[in-house]
Amino acid sequence: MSCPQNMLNGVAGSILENDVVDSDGKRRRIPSLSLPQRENAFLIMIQISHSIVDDLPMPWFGLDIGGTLTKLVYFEPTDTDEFIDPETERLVAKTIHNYLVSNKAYGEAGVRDVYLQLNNVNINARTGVIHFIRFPTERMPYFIQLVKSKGFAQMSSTVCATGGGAIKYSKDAEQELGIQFYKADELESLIKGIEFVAANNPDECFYYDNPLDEEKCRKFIWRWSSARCSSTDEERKDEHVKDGLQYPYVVCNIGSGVSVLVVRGKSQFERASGSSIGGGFFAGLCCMLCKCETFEEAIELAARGDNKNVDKLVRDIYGGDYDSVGLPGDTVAASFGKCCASDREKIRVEDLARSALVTTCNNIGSIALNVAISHGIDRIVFVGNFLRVNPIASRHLAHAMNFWSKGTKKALFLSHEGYFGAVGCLDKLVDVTEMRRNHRNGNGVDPVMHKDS
Ligand SMILES: Nc1ncnc2c1ncn2[C@@H]1O[C@H](COP(=O)(O)OP(=O)(O)O)[C@@H](O)[C@H]1O
Ligand SMILES: CC(C)(COP(=O)(O)O)[C@@H](O)C(=O)NCCC(=O)O
Repeated sequence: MSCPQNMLNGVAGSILENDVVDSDGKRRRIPSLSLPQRENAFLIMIQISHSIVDDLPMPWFGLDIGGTLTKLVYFEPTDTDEFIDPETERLVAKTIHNYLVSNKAYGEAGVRDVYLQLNNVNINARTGVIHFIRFPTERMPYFIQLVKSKGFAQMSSTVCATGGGAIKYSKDAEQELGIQFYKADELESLIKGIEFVAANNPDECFYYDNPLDEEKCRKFIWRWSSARCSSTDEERKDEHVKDGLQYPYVVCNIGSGVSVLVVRGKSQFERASGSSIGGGFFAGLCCMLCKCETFEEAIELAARGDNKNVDKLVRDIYGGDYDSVGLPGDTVAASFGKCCASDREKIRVEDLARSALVTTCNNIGSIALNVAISHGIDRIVFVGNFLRVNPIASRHLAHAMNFWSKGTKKALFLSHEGYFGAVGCLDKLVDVTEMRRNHRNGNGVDPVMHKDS
C-alpha cells in the first residue's frame, strides 16, 4: 500500500526495515519473521491500518446518477492483508462481495455488466477489481431503500458521486442513509474516467473499417496509448510505447442528452457543444411511436427496419445525386419526411425506430464533426450508453465521420461506453485522502465536513 508519506510519520524507518511497504509505496506481504519481529511488525501495521482507515474508509464506490441511468462502480480491493487490514474492513468487503459480486441482477432493474469487469487496477494506492453496475435513475428511491435495508449504509463507506443526480439526490442520501456524497463534476469525471480506463485496458478502444459494408465491416482495436492499431502490434513490437493518451481529441458523450468536449491535455478540456437530440430523444420517440417498453426492444426493432420508408432522401427529391453541392442521392434530405405522404400506411414500426436511430446519429455526427473541424482535431471518441448494444449507431457514426470528412477524421469507440463518469469520480478519493491528511496534520479543512467540494 502506498502509505502517503504523512501516514508513515514516526514509524517509517521500522516499516521499511520490516519490508511491509515497498519504497515505491506498494503494499507487500511480510516475509517470514521471527516472533519478536512479528510482534513489532504487527504493532506497526495496526498503526498504519488505523491511519489508512482514518484517511479513507473502504469500501469505495463511484456513482454517476445520470438523466436516465445510474452507473455504480465498486472498487473491490484484492491486496487485502489480514495483518494490515482491520477485521471490520475485511468483513464489510466480504458482505459486499456476497451480495454485489455474487449476483448479476439486483431487484427488478439493477444489472451488473460482468463482461466489463476490470481486474488488477490501482486506485488511490490500492490494487483491486472494478465492478460495473447500472439501474434506471427513476429507481433511485428504491435503491436508497435497498441500501438501507441491507445495512450497507452503516458500513462506513466512501461514496464519490457525479451526474445531475448527485446534486438532486444528495439530501435523500443524507437523510435516509446518513451518507454524504463526495461530489465531482460530471464532465471532469468523464474525461478522468476515459483516460483511466484507456490507460488500464489496452483493448478498450476500437474503430470500424468499412462500417456500413455487411461483408467487409471489421472492428479493430486502437492502441490509444501507443497510437497504433492492434493489427500492427506484431510488426511494431520493438518500438517504444509512449505512455498516456495522444492529445488532442474530441469526446462526444451520448447519454440522455449530448455533450461534445475538446480535450487538449491532462485536465485540460472545454465543453464545445451539445444537443438535446441524444439517447433520450431516440428512446422517447420509440416509446411513443413504436410502443417499445425498453431500450433493447427499440434497438432490436430498429435493426429490422428501413429508414428509407420514413425519411425523404436526396434522390426522392432530385431523382439522383445533387452533384453541384456534393450530396449523394442516398443522403437523408428530410428526416421523417415521408410520414405525411398519402401512402404512409405502409410504414412499419420497425422503419420508424430505424429512422429515429438514423436521425439521432445524423444530428450527433454533424455536431461532433463540426467541433472536430473547427478545432482542427482528427480523433473523435464516442461514448455514452446510447451506444450500448447498439452497433448500428456506432457504425453509422463511423461512416458519417469518415465520409463527411473525406477520410480525415476518425471515429473511435470505447468498450466501457457509459461508465466513465462513475470511474472518473473515484479520482475524488485522491483529493479526499490528501485533504484528510492535511486536516490531521492541522492544515486545511476536514473533507467529511466539506463533501461538496
Ligand atoms: N437499459 C437501458 N435503459 C434505458 N436507456 C438505455 C439503456 N441502455 C442504453 N440506454 C440508452 O442510454 C441513454 C442513457 O445513457 P447514459 O450514458 O447512461 O446517460 P445518462 O447519464 O444521461 O443517464 C438512454 O437515453 C438510452 O438511449
Ligand atoms: C445536461 C447534460 C450535461 C446532462 O448529462 P446526461 O445526464 O444527459 O448525460 C446533457 O444532457 C447535455 O449536455 N444536454 C444537452 C444540452 C445542450 O447543449 O443543448
